[in-house]
Amino acid sequence: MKVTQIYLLLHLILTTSVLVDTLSVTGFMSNLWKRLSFQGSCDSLKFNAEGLRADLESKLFGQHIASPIIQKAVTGFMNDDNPKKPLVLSLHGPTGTGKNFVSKLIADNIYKKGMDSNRVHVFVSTYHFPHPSQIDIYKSQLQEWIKGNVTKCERSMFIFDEMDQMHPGLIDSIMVYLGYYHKLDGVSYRKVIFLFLSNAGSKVIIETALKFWKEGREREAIELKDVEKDITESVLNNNLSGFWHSRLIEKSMVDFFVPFLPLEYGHIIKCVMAEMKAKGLELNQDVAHSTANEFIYFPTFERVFSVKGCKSVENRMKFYI
Ligand SMILES: Nc1ncnc2c1ncn2[C@@H]1O[C@H](COP(=O)(O)OP(=O)(O)OP(=O)(O)O)[C@@H](O)[C@H]1O
Repeated sequence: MKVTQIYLLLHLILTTSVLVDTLSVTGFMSNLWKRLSFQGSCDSLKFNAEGLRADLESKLFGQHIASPIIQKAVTGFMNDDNPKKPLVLSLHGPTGTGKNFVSKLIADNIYKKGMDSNRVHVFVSTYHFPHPSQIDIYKSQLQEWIKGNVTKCERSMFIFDEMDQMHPGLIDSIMVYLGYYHKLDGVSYRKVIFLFLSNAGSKVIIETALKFWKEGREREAIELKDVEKDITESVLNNNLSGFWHSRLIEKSMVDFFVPFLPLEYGHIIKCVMAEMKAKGLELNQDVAHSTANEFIYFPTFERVFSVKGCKSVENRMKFYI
């Protein structure tokens, strides 16, 4: 069967909602139909500004630039009953530095059910490689998905993970919802939060962190202005990035580009301790050090920054408990 035929067949099946629950392999589209068909009311909101501040301060390690930006941006937005545009945050940084984790902290402090709320929607770009002949179908499905969910619950949150891998056509189809429109086709998107997560710009962020370290300067001396311009430039100049082709950045639809710095040995220790606490285990510094030592760091000799941040702490820790 040709690829085009497979796509057409998939589309046909997907429009038959009876079969939707069996189609986990087609993630987004089945999710789309499930989401659009959820019955009943929107899950409750419980915005907790103090909770968000405390979580960012105590649970997110090593992100002194990201933490206050996210706290102020989300708090200001949630306390505004009449925002002029949706809140659009683009989180950038190397793997395992807390971009998904922070999305969870935001959801936990806005929605009673956190990430399980029917107001929270996740789109993982790498799961969706539309065939060129199907791009228009995907675009309208994506738009329907956003529109349907926002029509049901206006205080919704959309998380687009691996944004740098997203098809530029799909990015453009989201763009329309990010601007200063009062209403589009009868629907207001002004109370929606869009989070874009990506590794785009990581090189610049890592180079800056390395530069400060080599110069013997404190990590905390790195400021947003040291990386912000370079992040947007590197994202725009990267041929492989979906951002590059889209007009998302040019049109200033993104409210904040939020850098996530590479994590150091001390942060990995904190991640292990947090994991022990979450599992109800007795806190054990020896286990934390043994686990942190297992990680790969760069530069190779000095071992300053963890290559994978705090990723797989949980699995590695198991060897020592
Ligand atoms: N800065 C951090 N503070 C506390 N915990 C962290 C931090 N970074 C990562 N973690 C821990 O590591 C896990 C993996 O991190 P996370 O999924 O947030 O990485 P990411 O930045 O989204 O990576 P990727 O770019 O690969 O998607 C988190 O669930 C969390 O437990």
